[in-house]
Amino acid sequence: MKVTVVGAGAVGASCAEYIAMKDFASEVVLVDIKEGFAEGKAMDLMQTASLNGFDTKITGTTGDYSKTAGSKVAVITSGIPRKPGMTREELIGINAGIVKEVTENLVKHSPDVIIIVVSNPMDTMAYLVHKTSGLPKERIIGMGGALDSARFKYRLAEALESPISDVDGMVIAAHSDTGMLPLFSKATRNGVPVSEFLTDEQKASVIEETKVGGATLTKLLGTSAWYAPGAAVSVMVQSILCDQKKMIPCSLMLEGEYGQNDICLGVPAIIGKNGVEKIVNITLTVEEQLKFAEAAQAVREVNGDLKF
Ligand SMILES: NC(=O)c1ccc[n+]([C@@H]2O[C@H](COP(=O)([O-])OP(=O)(O)OC[C@H]3O[C@@H](n4cnc5c(N)ncnc54)[C@H](O)[C@@H]3O)[C@@H](O)[C@H]2O)c1
Ligand SMILES: O=C(O)C[C@H](O)C(=O)O
Repeated sequence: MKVTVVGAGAVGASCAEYIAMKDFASEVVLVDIKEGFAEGKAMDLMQTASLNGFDTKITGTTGDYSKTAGSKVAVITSGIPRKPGMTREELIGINAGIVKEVTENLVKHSPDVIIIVVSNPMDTMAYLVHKTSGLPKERIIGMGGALDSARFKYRLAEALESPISDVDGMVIAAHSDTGMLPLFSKATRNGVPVSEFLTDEQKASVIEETKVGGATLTKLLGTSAWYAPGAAVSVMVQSILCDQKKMIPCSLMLEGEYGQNDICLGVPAIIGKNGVEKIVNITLTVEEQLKFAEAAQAVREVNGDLKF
């Protein structure tokens, strides 16, 4: 099955690389607006195929969407990343126009496509795709929670001094520095609540480090991260193409779930061959419910800046 990745920059190339390395897609088409860039990235990646042992065909195109026709999944990574000191929300002015135009092109050539939105501010960009694409809501999925949960597990393992494979945990709500909600109450080490091992001070530090995970990397790198974002996307694409039905926190259009309407926000969902197979309703503590509602309010304000 064919996967299109729009934006052959840091995140797009990383997505293509992880998808190819896992060898579950027949073809990955990279699209970029910069002349020759996607073609070059595709060629470079293809020259790793014999070294890394994959058969996925990677091709690149400068804006020719006819090459993306018949994609089962399309990943939108096109747009500008933030620089140190910026918030993701500040990217809306440039990225909204790019995401809208790219979505129109994708849907024109692949009307049955499932879109994964990565460009920031992601929850608002996912909302924009819902409002402008005409696709059913099950086929528009924002990527944030998969990445934020991986960062949460990294920070938990660090505090627990445990291998990451011992740890489980999930982050829901907004993909923003303030609106992320790491579900500490549900995080475990081999099934045992992590609260049994960590002090309140460690808990506060794990939560804060998780929430600013993207900003921390942006400060270190001078631009935002790409390896973990690419890996997170590849997990979502694999769950769709292989119909794995994994439960992954994703930014989805809510219609009453978690007390919210007409907003895209991170919630756990079963991801399979139809895209969103089911939104999973989990019990939140009163404090978590309040934080979820606060995050929704903040995202709603950013959505208010969109012009359709
Ligand atoms: N949701 C997440 O968890 C997450 C994680 C990482 C990055 N991001 C976001 O992903 C986006 C990309 O980040 P990056 O580091 O790859 O940036 P980048 O600058 O390395 O790559 C972006 C690419 O998009 C291309 N592009 C711009 N306009 C285009 C258009 N109209 N059509 C096709 N291609 C176009 C650019 O030429 C560039 O190659 C940013 O908005 C960033 O904030 C989101
Ligand atoms: O932090 C960013 O701006 C990019 C991305 O959303 C991330 O979390 O890595």
